[in-house]
Amino acid sequence: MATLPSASPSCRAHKFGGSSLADASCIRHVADLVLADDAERQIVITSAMQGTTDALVALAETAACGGHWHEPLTRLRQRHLDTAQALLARPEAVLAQIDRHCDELAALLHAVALLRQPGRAALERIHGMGEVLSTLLLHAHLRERGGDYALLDARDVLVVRQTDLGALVDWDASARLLADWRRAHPQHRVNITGFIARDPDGFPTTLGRNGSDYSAAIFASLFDADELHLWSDVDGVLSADPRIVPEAVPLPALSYREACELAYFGAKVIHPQTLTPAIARNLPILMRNTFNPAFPGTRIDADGDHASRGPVKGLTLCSQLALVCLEGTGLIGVPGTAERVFAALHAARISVVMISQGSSEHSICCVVRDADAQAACDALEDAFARELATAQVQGVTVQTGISVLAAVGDGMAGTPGVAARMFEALARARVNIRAIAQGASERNISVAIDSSAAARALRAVHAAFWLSPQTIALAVIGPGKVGSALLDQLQSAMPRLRERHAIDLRLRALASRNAAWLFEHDDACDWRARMQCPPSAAGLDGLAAHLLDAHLPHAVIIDCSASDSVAQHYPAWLAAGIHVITPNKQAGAGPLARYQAIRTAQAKSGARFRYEATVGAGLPVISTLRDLLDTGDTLIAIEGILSGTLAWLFNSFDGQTPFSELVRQAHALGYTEPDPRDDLSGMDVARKLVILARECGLSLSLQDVEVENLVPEPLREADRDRFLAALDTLDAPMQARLDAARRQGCVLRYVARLTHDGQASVALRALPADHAFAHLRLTDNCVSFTTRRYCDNPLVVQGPGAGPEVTAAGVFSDLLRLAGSLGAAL
Ligand SMILES: NC(=O)C1=CN([C@@H]2O[C@H](COP(=O)(O)OP(=O)(O)OC[C@H]3O[C@@H](n4cnc5c(N)ncnc54)[C@H](O)[C@@H]3O)[C@@H](O)[C@H]2O)C=CC1
Ligand SMILES: N[C@@H](CC=O)C(=O)O
Repeated sequence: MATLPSASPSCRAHKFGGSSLADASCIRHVADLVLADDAERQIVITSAMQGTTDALVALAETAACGGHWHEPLTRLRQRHLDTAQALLARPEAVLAQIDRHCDELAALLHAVALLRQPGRAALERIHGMGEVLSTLLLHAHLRERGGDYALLDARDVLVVRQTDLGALVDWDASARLLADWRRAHPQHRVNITGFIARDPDGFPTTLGRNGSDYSAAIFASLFDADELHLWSDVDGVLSADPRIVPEAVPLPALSYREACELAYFGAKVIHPQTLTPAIARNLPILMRNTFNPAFPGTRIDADGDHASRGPVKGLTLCSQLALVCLEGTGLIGVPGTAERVFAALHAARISVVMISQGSSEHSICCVVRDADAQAACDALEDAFARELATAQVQGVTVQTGISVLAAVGDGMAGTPGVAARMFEALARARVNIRAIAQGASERNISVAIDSSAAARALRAVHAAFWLSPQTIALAVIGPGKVGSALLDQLQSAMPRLRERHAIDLRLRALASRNAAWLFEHDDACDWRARMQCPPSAAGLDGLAAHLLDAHLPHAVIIDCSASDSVAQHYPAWLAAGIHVITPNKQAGAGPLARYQAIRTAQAKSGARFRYEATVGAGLPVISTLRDLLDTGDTLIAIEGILSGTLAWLFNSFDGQTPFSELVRQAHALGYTEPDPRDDLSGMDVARKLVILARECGLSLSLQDVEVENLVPEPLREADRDRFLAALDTLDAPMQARLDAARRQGCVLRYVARLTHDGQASVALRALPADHAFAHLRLTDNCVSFTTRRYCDNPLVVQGPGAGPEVTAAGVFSDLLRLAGSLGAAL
């Protein structure tokens, strides 16, 4: 057995759940674990074999409504007989006992079938038979392996009284009966049936559903154990439901209070009742995995884990709830309203999950189970009938399809900003909060939200508290030169981003001009292989819907096309909360109305639009300008070399190699736009100037820019292939421009200029050989900002301004900045 958390305590209690006792080999494994435990004394409490209690409940229901219970009972009997045969070397005595118990069960079911209205005592006797059988099997097996174990039927000693609050233990009576039993059974090791007990009159009863943990805590207390180990098939308590958050992590330690908060909402962590006897005796509980005993699991004690990373330990999500709201001007300042609300709900036997009331007292709302929603509404309408009739109360409303998400942790108490972080994460994940509750203990913040957003909300908040990485659903449009380079960069960076920065990028879709691919399994990014699969019929709208469907908290579309038709979708995507990142200049420099629609959609939804690579590729041109303006500087002028292609062409053009040949090379190197005329016409540079002008708040459009077009007139409207075939018609005019410049001791550079009053021009200019723009290299862009602060000596951003790799890196930086703003650890 793996090392146990404390060295040889004098008494250790173990409780095994049904999954640990599913069949003979599981029971053998359980025996290995307890026989290897070196505690001086030991008690072992067992649940029924997996599925047995459900089967017994179904048997009783079937018998009560006159159905066929014989066959299912035979199956249940046979399962236990087969397990005994497989488990024991000498099974005869146990087989006989199983038969005896199953005969008793048959007699009880027969009586239930006759009476049709079974009494509670008969039902509880039937429901508790699973523990009797499983404990018998484990006990016999342990004895065969030499363990000196006594067998205790909990119904002989454990006395409980059924109350509204569940089964309450009569500790004195139980301790007396146990002391009598122990005189006859002096062994240091005891097998005990979980879940079952007796009532004060000596009739069999149970501790309620999932009551075996409770009986384990009770017996640990009665036997004065030092530790209670609760064994199941999971690695202790997880930070969230792993079916929704696969990245949920096991928690090493919890305080009793945290465990109570997490236990609530049926997180299947631990039944809250279990904690009552443990808290009373300061008994540590260890939640462990029978099938992974080397893993330490979760320790629950008075201290919890002081050294834990953050204020929030875990999250719970409870669904199938409804929000019931009573609203009325007549409620304001009237004492007793809350009392009447809860008295009415109590009378209707409705449990209230969450309560919220604003300080105006104008409305009071509470969350109840979905199934109770109508009854709750009726009860409140009855209770406030008079006020409704006189319009002092305006109405009782019910909203079904509600979930409650709760963040839990001792560290939340007294820590400012926890609620802010939770609400911010929800806002970023586009989740609307319907109601909020936090008690004065500050250990639990609960929010009621629409169930349709519940999974996204849980993931977003889980990531926001560093319990798991920030998960981002990605779609890349345009896997051309820049898009491919970006996808390769993403693919190789993903593991590092996950491990070092807790960013989990999920490639969910790809689209090229004619096809789209939507992915379901999104944890890897082998995008080339994925594009070999048949494409989907979805268009760009389908692609966006697929991203939003993923229940991942954040969705990003990266548009690496040069297409205006793709840019037309941006306002709708941003309005839907999808972040957009692009090197495509069509949106930034397109029609002003669309640009404004993008800004409006962005402002409304909070989604981000990032486009740093549209100007200067990977250079920080736009962010530099933004920083200048945001810190209060005023623009006087921008002058620059804004085209990597034109920079490279005029840096390389010395008259030796024809200009057309250089254009072909620039195209092959990936510097040009998909159609190199966009560069040669000056339009690409003009677009960049418009983007910069709009960044400064100027309402500039392309037609406002004075543009010198280098493409000869006849080729401007030709199709792209004809243009490329006729490129050498550029050679003579460009050679003439070069010769003329040289005669004046100048060099040729394509220069963009913008002044604060919106004068904008782009043109090929002859500049003196000592001009700063004359000394650039390769594709270098150079942007010079003259501002009120930088007026004598402008601020200059310079460096490579074209090429797939650097552009992709610029886009990638935008993505990382976005992830940072979403809360990733960058
Ligand atoms: N190459 C560079 O150095 C830089 C490029 N950019 C911008 O990056 C973008 C991409 O440039 P490249 O990769 O060089 O071009 P590319 O022609 O190699 O790739 C464009 C991709 O977009 C796809 N596409 C075109 N129309 C589409 C549509 N309607 N729907 C879906 N996909 C569509 C094409 O199939 C292709 O895969 C352009 O907007 C360009 O202005 C920005 C800065 C520098
Ligand atoms: N073709 C463009 C690419 C970057 O926007 C350029 O050459 O600058």
